[in-house]
Amino acid sequence: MTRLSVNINKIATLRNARGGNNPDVVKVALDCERFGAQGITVHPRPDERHIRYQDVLQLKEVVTTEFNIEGNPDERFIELVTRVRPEQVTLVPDAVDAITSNAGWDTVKHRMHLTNLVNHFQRLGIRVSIFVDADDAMVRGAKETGTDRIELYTEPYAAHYAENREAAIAPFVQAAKVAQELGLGLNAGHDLSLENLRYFHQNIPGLLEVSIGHALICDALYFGLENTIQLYLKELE
Ligand SMILES: CC(=O)[C@@H](O)[C@H](O)COP(=O)(O)O
Ligand SMILES: NCC(=O)COP(=O)(O)O
Repeated sequence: MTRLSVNINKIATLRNARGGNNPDVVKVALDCERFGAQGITVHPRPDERHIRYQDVLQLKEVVTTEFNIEGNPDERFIELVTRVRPEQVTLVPDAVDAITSNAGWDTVKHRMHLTNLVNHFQRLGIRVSIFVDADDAMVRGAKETGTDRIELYTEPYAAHYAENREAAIAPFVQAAKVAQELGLGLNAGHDLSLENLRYFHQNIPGLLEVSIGHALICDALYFGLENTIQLYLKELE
């Protein structure tokens, strides 16, 4: 079974545009769960342009499905995750000025750093996932860190889906097979959408979780949040 974790960053972006509490990210998280989402993902960034560190503390009190905190493991992020103890932390190598995540880790170059982080979070009982490109060497490098899972960075798949979906998915199938051989759990995310999700799900062996934000929240403008979550869940059947 592949779980759907809804990334609610974009709800916070909308809220922050006016400075009040509309929409209320805590209420939206609870509604996502009520509408069938099997997890809630947040990706706090140092400038707090969408999800704020305070939101993460409040969400922890109410989220009853899997809570997944993604982000660049700088000092403040490590402190936050250590305090909140979500079910899963996803380590993402974001540049400080990145508009959004745009690459996976070089797990060979950063092996020691990642290994220390994995040990730290696992000791607290937090499942660790490492964000990687669909590249055999990076998947193998991730295994060396002791991580529980990897999250495949799916933007290249999404970007090339329309022109040639077989070619677009090929490196992801290969990376998923390597992860399976190595006994690594497999998540995926970035730019997954109603257009490209079903094909990804049908072709990727052992896909445990997808985290989806941008496209899902955009679709909710047209279909409503409840219908949209149902539509995404149908793609994962
Ligand atoms: C790791 C990943 O692919 C997503 O979490 C994405 O980076 C969301 O972050 P933004 O909402 O800031 O784009
Ligand atoms: N890990 C990916 C994620 O949480 C959402 O990415 P996107 O759907 O906003 O591109």
